[in-house]
Amino acid sequence: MDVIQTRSLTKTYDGKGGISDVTLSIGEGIVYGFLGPNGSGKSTFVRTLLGLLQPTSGEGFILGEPIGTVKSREQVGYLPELFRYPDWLTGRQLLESHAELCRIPVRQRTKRIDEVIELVGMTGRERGRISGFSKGMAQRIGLACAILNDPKVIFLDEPTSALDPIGRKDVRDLMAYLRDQGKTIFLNSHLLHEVESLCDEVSIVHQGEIMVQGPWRDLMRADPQVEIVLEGSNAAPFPPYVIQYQKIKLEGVRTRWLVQLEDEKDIPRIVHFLSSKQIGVHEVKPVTPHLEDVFMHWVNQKKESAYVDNQ
Ligand SMILES: Nc1ncnc2c1ncn2[C@@H]1O[C@H](COP(=O)(O)OP(=O)(O)OP(=O)(O)O)[C@@H](O)[C@H]1O
Repeated sequence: MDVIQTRSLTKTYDGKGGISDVTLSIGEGIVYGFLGPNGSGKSTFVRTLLGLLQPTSGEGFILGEPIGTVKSREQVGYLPELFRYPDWLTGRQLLESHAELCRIPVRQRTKRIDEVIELVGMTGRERGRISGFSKGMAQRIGLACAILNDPKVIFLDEPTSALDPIGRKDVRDLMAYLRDQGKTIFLNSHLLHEVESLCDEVSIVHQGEIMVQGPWRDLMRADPQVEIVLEGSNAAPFPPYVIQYQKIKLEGVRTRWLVQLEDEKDIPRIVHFLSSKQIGVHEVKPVTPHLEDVFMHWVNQKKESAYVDNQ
């Protein structure tokens, strides 16, 4: 069964902003990245899935239960982007109050609280007051609250944005651990480079619309690029199936080029073509694109199609 499923789910604010027409299916035990710049509709989507906002149209299900119902909410954990906990409580007291809200049986509470405190790396610091916590410590306690009821689905809205590099790595490790436990993690982020190593599947959102979605490995294959080192400093006679090329630098009697192809299959073809023109090929190195590149690729495609539509 899909863990999260939506059909044309839309939430706008008086017809503006928000997110429109999202159809997706998310399976078990993966990290799903919902990625896009600020204001692209990520938080609106998560809040709609959690039943905190009423959909404008469309429908959604969490583990088969319609969104907004108690049954669907019982199965989720949520770390909001901007959260404020009562800062006179200690970290431990906050977790105790959450345990009560989640109706964790009294006999199991201490053990479960100890477990999550350890998981988020707060052991020994949980008796301090939240008012004295750094942003990173507050984020860790927030994460502990989100996973306290051992949810099957965990929504994390920009979980690493307040953290230093060590904290970010800890959160990434925690997400990997939770995924290994079979949890599904729905992760909102605008920090593309932060999450690309972690996400199994992604949706890339821009201005309230999904531009592209799918397994991260498949999206990376869009417009493969290669670096090619060729003999000579003159403009190379690249074949017509090269979409773009650009001189990166002169390396003695050779030149390093960045070449964009339509298809990975064109890599051997281009080497063969250059050799047939008597041009020495000294190095061919596929360039692994980053999520940032994939994101820009789809944003540009969308801008181009909007331009054509407006003509
Ligand atoms: N309560 C609201 N009333 C009116 N418009 C809103 C409201 N909340 C969000 N919006 C608008 O909806 C759009 C999407 O906002 P949203 O906060 O969902 O984006 P986001 O991708 O989560 O952004 P960020 O990364 O900054 O949190 C924005 O244009 C925003 O101005």
